[in-house]
Amino acid sequence: MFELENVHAGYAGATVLRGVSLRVPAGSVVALLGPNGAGKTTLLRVASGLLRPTAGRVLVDGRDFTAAPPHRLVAAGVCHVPEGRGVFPSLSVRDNIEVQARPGTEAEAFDRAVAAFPRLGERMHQQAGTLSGGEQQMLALARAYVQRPAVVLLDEVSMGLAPKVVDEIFAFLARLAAEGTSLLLVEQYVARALGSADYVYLLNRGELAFVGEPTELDATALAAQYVGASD
Ligand SMILES: Nc1ncnc2c1ncn2[C@@H]1O[C@H](COP(=O)(O)OP(=O)(O)OP(=O)(O)O)[C@@H](O)[C@H]1O
Repeated sequence: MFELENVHAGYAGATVLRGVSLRVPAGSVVALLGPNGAGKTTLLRVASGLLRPTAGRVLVDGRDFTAAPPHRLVAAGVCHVPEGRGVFPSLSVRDNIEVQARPGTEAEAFDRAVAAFPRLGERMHQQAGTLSGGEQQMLALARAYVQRPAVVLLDEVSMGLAPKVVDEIFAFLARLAAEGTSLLLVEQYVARALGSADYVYLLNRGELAFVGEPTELDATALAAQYVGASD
């Protein structure tokens, strides 16, 4: 179980998150939705140890990681796939994957990544920065996947991608969830997120406006939270 408990966080005096509690039970998919500027990325940054909360706690299986640096959260099985993808643009596809692997398991990691996304196997010597947007996103996901994470934090993985590529990525996420990996999914495509999620958290102006199962979420109430959001 991954948990945020009554988290307050922000930047240089500007409070963004105000008392947010969130739980990602083992093996579940949680969608985090909300309009632009609601604080979704900020929440993922707290969850991954990139931003220390001013109050509240970050817990992994009941252990306190509030003050832990990102690598300790990674070691505890929490992987962050940031918005903008987080690949090393000047490294090859193969090197991008292999640097994520535990020493001695590089070849196995590469095989695992290629099994997940065969297209990466065809491009193993290509510099990551020259991949298409969709391929870079696949690489970013593969880099998390090879670490055999318990929880993956995903920030708008479908951003700017063609619908077919988004389908491929969501099919991969469904397989990942079926294998027992928990997902915390920040997603602009509300219907897709709701279709994959066991639980939904709706964030508005740094506070939770709804917590429940997707079927409990009233479409009208949801639309009222979003201004100009599309699906
Ligand atoms: N590094 C930063 N310094 C100062 N303010 C920031 C910083 N990053 C984000 N903010 C502000 O914090 C608020 C929440 O931003 P955040 O990126 O968490 O929202 P979001 O819900 O992910 O939005 P979007 O859907 O547009 O990506 C915004 O008002 C934003 O301008």
